Amino acid sequence: MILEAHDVAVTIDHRTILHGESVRCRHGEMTALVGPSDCGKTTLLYTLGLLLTPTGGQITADGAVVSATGHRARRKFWRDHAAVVLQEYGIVEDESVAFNALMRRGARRADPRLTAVLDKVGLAGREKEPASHLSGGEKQRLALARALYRDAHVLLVDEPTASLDAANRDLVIDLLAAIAQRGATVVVATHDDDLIATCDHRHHLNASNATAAPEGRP
Ligand SMILES: Nc1ncnc2c1ncn2[C@@H]1O[C@H](COP(=O)(O)OP(=O)(O)OP(=O)(O)O)[C@@H](O)[C@H]1O
Repeated sequence: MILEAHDVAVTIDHRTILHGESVRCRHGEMTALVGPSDCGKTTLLYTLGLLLTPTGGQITADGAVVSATGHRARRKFWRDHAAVVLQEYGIVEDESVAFNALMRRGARRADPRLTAVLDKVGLAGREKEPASHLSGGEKQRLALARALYRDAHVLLVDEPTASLDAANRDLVIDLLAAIAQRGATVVVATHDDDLIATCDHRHHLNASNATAAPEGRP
């Protein structure tokens, strides 16, 4: 899927967070949203993920406008494309590793796909463990296991390598690259130079977003 922002603006509480952002995120590629703190990387990621409605411009998926659709159409979009937006990993702490990977209970005793996916992210054999027992790096990998299991067409990730050690960072970067190579549209908001270097495409946000004056003021 080609997910695009066309001249997108976002204003929240009379404050302009984004103005005139356009980016094309292609399938089979990993796109980095890059720029200084507060320039709106997360805001653009959430807008691409239809979690925020742009106040100007539009979001299209394979050329069709998706940002102007209602709640039901958005849910259908996410279901059809198995898209995943990872916000703070989205881990349900009280539930097991298997639940978090599948996002449902009642996994069959032997699910070879789940086993293979957990093996890929270094969590093999830990299906029954509560997610609360995992470290930050393991939770991040578990969140990616969910995307791998769902065979997500679209994966939007905020700061996927923040606060990880070098080994975990490399693993997460390799996983994201592998998901993109498999044909998914992967978008990351990041400050990580190594991750940025791995991306196929870099979108630099308007630095002026970081200091944009409140709407209506000079
Ligand atoms: N829901 C909201 N309500 C009010 N202000 C918001 C909201 N979401 C974001 N902002 C503001 O928008 C600006 C951009 O935030 P955003 O998190 O998108 O930046 P960022 O580039 O991802 O920053 P960082 O690199 O530090 O994570 C910030 O000043 C933030 O306070």
